[in-house]
Amino acid sequence: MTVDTARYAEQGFLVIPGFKTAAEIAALRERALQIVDGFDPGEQRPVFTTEEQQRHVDDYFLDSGDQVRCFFEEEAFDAEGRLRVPKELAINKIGHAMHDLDPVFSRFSKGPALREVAAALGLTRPQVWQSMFIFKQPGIGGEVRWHQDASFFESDPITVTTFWFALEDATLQNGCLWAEPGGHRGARGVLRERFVREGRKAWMEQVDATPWPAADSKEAVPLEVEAGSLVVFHGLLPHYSAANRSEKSRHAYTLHVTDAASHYSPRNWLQRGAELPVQGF
Ligand SMILES: O=C(O)CCC(=O)C(=O)O
Ligand SMILES: [Fe+2]
Repeated sequence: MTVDTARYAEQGFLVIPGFKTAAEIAALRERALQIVDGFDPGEQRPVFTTEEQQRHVDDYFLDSGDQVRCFFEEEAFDAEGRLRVPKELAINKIGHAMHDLDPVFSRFSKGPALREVAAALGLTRPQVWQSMFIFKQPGIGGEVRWHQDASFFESDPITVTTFWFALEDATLQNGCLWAEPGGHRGARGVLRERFVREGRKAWMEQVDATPWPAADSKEAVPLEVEAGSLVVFHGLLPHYSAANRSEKSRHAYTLHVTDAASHYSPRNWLQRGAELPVQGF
């Protein structure tokens, strides 16, 4: 494998086709569906009518850093709060510690090939904070607005790097990633916002008013990639994905990784305790 580090430095991202085999992908997708199958929604419903219900939803998210939890698509519910589609077509994502807690996910998330990419990009002691299985469901897969992953995984210096695996072909139709080439450096490579947590509360803090790329502007490019591709990108790279209005899902899996040599902010929402220390590849 060749990792084009000069291109990465210039663009802020790299696409490595054929990084995962069809068999590896099939195993991960099958395991994800088993997790969804075993998921009992119970009280975890995004019904925004009372503060008490909202608090349940917030706690469910805030306590998910060392758990395996399912989160719904916002558009999965009707006005009465009932599911409009079967559960397996209603989940937005599974997060956030499958890479440490689930053997199938763990196998996919570690190994020499990932270590090689990480080392080439300067992550000498990688720390994998979070895993997400993203469904981008047919018809209702939600938009992910423009953001930088360093807003969620800040460190000094910023080292967070995203490993995004296409588990299905990602196209303009089913809501592929978009990125701003070079947007991680120079005048535009500034942290815009910071998601901070204090106790049971978390919120987005504005840091810098530099605008995101305008919709359909030349600054942004779609990353249409085939299943099996790895897209790896810099924590300051602005990226986005549109809602999926097509009949095809767009399954992807993503890992967020920092270097242990950088100081991980104690204000980040996701912290790991001694019960489940953060691990590498
Ligand atoms: O898959 C997507 O649509 C967005 C994922 C993302 O923002 C991330 O993995 O950091
Ligand atoms: Fe992101």
